[in-house]
Amino acid sequence: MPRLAYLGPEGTFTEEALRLLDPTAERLPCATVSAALNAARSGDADGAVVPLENSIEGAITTTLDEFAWGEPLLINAELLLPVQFSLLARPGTEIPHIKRVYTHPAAITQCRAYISRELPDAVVVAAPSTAAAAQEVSLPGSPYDAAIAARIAGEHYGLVELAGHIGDRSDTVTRFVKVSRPGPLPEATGSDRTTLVVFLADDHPGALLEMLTEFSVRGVNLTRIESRPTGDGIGRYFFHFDFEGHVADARVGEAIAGLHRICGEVRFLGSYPRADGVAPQIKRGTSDPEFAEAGDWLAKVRAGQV
Ligand SMILES: O=C(O)C(=O)Cc1ccccc1
Repeated sequence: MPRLAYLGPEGTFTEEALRLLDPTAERLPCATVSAALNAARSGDADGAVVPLENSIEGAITTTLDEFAWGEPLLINAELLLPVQFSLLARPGTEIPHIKRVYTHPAAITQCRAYISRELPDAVVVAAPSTAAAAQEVSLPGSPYDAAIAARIAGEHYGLVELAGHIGDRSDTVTRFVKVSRPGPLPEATGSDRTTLVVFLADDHPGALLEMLTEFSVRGVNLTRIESRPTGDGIGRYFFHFDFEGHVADARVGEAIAGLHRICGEVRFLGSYPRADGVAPQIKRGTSDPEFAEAGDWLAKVRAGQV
């Protein structure tokens, strides 16, 4: 039974994602995304489950930066989780009396309209996770009047639900990934995604276009691209890419080998089955048999046989 670290405590959305990704895993709650990833790196856990992006606010930058700068980890699974937020408080609390609200920053951005409409005078404070907020609010002397978290977190920490479904949109989805220390990759399924971090060798006109060309000419469809600051000054960025396909696919392998040739550093973050099961549309000339046939043809040309 694998032991998986996650952003805890009990009752986070990440825990829900972990249970869906691996119902039999032993769960190790951690206070932060970084602590969960460090548990996987050190061997305290066999892997970790962390949020990567959501459909409203985009990337969870702590996760992206950990993947880029921390000891290498490989993504081996992803999950898309619809999330619903509730306003939770100690029994007896009434909404007009709520002055301080505690929750995770991702919940703040996803419940903006509700907060400004129903809690216009409340101060909203960032918590390490939604469940950490619920746990804190449950303490009798807590400086916070309410938490925004999953309904189940309220049940777990003895809070009452003052309002449910308070997200600005009812169809918000968060994408979670499961990572482990580098090792054998999941096999290609025909519906896979690959994630990379790329650092430029040097800044020059067309550097981004050159990277994109490596994908474009091999018919590889991107599903996410982010630029993140390197920390070396304004205007210095590195890039995250998600794209369709598995590194075992010829077009994907050729594209990332091309990036390796022209960029400063390419960090491979994994090839893993897509949560939505969508298969890529393969452009003419970019299938594995077509790459193999072209390789055979080139070998004959080099051998003077054509
Ligand atoms: O704090 C949590 O419960 C998390 O798992 C992070 C998070 C917060 C808000 C939406 C999705 C994930």
